[in-house]
Amino acid sequence: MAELLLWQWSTAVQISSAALVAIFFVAFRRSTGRREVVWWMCAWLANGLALLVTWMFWFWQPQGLLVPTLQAAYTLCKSAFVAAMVVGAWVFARNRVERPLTLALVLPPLLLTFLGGWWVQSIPQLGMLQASVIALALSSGALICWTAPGRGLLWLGIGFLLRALLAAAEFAAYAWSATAEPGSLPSYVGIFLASHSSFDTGAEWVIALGAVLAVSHRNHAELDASHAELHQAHEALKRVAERDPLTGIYNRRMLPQLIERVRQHGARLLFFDLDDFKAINDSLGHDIGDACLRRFAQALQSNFGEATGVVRYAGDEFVVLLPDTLSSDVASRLDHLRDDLAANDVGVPGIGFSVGDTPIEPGDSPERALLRADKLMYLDKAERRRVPRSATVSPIRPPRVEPPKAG
Ligand SMILES: Nc1nc2c(ncn2[C@@H]2O[C@H](COP(=O)(O)OP(=O)(O)OP(=O)(O)O)[C@@H](O)[C@H]2O)c(=O)[nH]1
Repeated sequence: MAELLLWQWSTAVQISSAALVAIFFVAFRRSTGRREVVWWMCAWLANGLALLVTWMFWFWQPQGLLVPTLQAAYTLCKSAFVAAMVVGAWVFARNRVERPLTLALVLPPLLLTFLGGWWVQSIPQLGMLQASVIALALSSGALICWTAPGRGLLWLGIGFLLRALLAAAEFAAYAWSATAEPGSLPSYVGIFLASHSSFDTGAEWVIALGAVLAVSHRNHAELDASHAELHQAHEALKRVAERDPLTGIYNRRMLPQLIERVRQHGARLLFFDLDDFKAINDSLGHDIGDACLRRFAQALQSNFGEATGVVRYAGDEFVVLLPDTLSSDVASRLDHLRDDLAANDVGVPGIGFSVGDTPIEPGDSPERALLRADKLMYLDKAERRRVPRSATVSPIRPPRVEPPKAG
């Protein structure tokens, strides 16, 4: 009598727990919107259905043909539960659905357990059939989880293994009770059989927890990946917005921001324009013209390396913003720059330039400072025009073309 009460109590625990988990999974599927969760949602609905059949056994006390019908329905639902749990883990681990293979794996065992449920003659036989299906299916489920890449399915695998071990113990207990002489079955076996549903409930909660953790792990991984992608896209966009594609230095759009940055502590603005650049383009071609622009930008960067900004303003015009702390030796830096650029470089002719140098006054607008520096640059250019170019810069000559090597 006490055993019957225990059996009814633990089965009631499992029924209410399975119903709650089934409701939870329906809500979980809706809130996450993940397709992979559909298998687990169906699994818990099937589990709920299996336990509903148990209720019918209690209240209905079926007779005749209804007995094998309900037995077969129970084994079918219970096997559908473990099959859907395992297939869900498999689909989740591989991140895709291989439908024909899934059906080939699931349908034959379902059919067999349905027929087996129809055929068995006693509760111990029914228990052995069901326990063996659960133990086999869930231990292979645990293997699937633990061999999946990453550790996202670790807890689901633990839940599967716990439930599989319980099923193996239930199989042994049912086998013992089926073969034991009347009255010789140890009482703890009877108590275990009466209460195993409560243990099953605990293991099933671990399975449910494992499924939730798997989804949350995957959501995190996907969020991280999309965050990294966004960060890369943001960096690329920032580069396009801030940098000049030919030389890699800041473009004109950044100038107001850079001026704003340096002017609080006082700074100078140097406006550069290449001399006779059009002639380089016209005589040597635009590729060499481009190489000259790159060479000039590099020379500015290496000569004014500490400067807050080296900017390509337009065509062959460049701006350097130099904090006051570094501007004491502007003249010697400019001389050094001229020396650097005067000689031919590999395939690139010597480059001359004019420059306007002006302090950025407090309260100066960027436009006013630029205008002043531009005017000073033109004065410098006019001055330099009076000096023959060949006196300061190597004559423009086409780059030397190496003869092809023999062989
Ligand atoms: N190769 C190349 N040429 C460019 C680029 N942007 C502008 N230019 C050329 O740069 C030249 C600028 O010429 P200007 O500044 O008008 O004249 P300049 O020959 O330098 O003469 P001065 O400034 O008076 O010394 C034009 O021929 C433009 O076509 C570019 O990205 N690449």
